[in-house]
Amino acid sequence: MNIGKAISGAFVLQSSLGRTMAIFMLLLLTAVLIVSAWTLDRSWQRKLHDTESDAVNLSVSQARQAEDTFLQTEIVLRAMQREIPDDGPNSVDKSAINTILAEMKSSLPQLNGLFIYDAQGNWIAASASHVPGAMNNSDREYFIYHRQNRHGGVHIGHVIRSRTSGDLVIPVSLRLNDAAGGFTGVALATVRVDAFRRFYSYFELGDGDLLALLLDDGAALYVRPFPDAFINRSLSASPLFTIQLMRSDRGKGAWRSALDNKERIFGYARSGQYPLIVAAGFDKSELWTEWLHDSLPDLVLNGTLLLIIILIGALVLRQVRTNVENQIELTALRDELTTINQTLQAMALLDGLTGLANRRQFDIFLAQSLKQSALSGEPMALIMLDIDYFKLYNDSWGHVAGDNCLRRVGETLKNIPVRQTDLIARYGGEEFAIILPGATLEAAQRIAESAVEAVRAIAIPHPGTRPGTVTISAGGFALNASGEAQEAQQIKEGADRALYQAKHHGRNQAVMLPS
Ligand SMILES: Nc1nc2c(ncn2[C@@H]2O[C@H](COP(=O)(O)OP(=O)(O)OP(=O)(O)O)[C@@H](O)[C@H]2O)c(=O)[nH]1
Repeated sequence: MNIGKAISGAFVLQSSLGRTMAIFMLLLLTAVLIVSAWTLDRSWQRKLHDTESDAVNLSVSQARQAEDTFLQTEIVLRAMQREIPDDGPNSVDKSAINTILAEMKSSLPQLNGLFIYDAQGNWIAASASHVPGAMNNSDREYFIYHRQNRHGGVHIGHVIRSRTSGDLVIPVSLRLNDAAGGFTGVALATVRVDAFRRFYSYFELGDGDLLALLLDDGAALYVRPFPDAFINRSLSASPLFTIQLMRSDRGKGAWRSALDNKERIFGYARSGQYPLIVAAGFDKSELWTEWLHDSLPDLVLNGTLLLIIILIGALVLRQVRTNVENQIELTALRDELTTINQTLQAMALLDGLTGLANRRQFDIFLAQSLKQSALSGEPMALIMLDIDYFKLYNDSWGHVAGDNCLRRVGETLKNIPVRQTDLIARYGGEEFAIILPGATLEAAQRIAESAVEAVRAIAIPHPGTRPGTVTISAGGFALNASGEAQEAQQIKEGADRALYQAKHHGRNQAVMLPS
């Protein structure tokens, strides 16, 4: 039974029920895993897609906002341009123009200041109440640009620090020409970087999310949430300029930011009117954390489902295992009982000393033989055999020798030639019997004599007999049974009488009595 327990685990999987259950559970588990993974992946892809759309929308709206800001500035610059006479800014009424510039500036909160320079870069007018004297801006990039370029469009330059306020400003400028198109100076409007800083702070963005206003040469005019040190940094090497803007003026994508190497989902838009680009980027790791947080109920639900399946699987397999163990134990128990039964049956029907049929079997067999004789109409015979002077043998050699003698006589009787249907039994004590179904008295006589002869032939020494060896006497009786109840008694008594006669006539012989 212990062996059964040890092998039952393996047997569970080998048994068809155990195998089917294990495969079913495995398939179920795999299916739930696949469905869960697919659902979660879809939800993540949807999140990415929504974020891309948000980024594009944000960048487009901010590009439009930037355009509006610079358009308002350009309108002011054009108005300033109109205030300058053909021969150049040097001939204007400085106090009048200063007032006009101050009024213009006050109408646009994003402006830091408005300025007019002559062809040498000298300050002619400004919106500020205090204009530092003898200032020259001919070193500024926008001034050099307009002196060298004849076109009449607005120029937006890199961020500079204002010489009047000290603030970071974006210079927006126009060239001033005389009637022949010659360079007479520059009209400048400076837009506060703070205007964008404040405006971009209105949006609810994550700490790692980015909103950038860029010039089309890649220079950063302002990038939220980066500090001022990032202003004017060139992003021309980033995928936005090297790949995305080459393909289209607005779009989306994911790449590592050139500013901090963080992966973001970007949307971008180029202004159609000014050399400006706006990019909005959402931090992918923040998105992931947010998505995980949102998907937590789903994850917990899927995890619980998986756990329940594993638990049910384990319980079912355990039940199958218990059943198989029980089956093994029952089979072993049944085999054990069968063996015990067989042993008990043998013990009940066999004589322990000689191994011949015992008295019980003799009685059963005799009754069956009589029934058979009554049915078939054939005769049957019974021979009783008895060892001669066995008391004397025991007295002479002792009971242990007596038992050995009985064993040897029994062995000898087993070997006499009888039919398979005959039964040789130890009747009791030193008496034996042979039941011969279908045998006549003559046939019984032959068998009885061969038994007497066989025992004589083994020549076991015996001090009390005439030949000096163990002999037996045999008495036989035959009848045609009719099914009467007393016929068993009758045939035994007949054989007994014949045996008595054999003893009486000198032993060591067989006597048959007719019925
Ligand atoms: N050793 C041994 N002796 C047994 C056994 N069964 C019976 N005997 C003995 O067999 C003897 C039978 O003796 P009796 O019935 O007087 O007959 P006998 O001495 O054989 O004399 P006759 O039968 O007249 O030849 C008794 O002494 C029994 O004790 C047995 O199983 N073992």
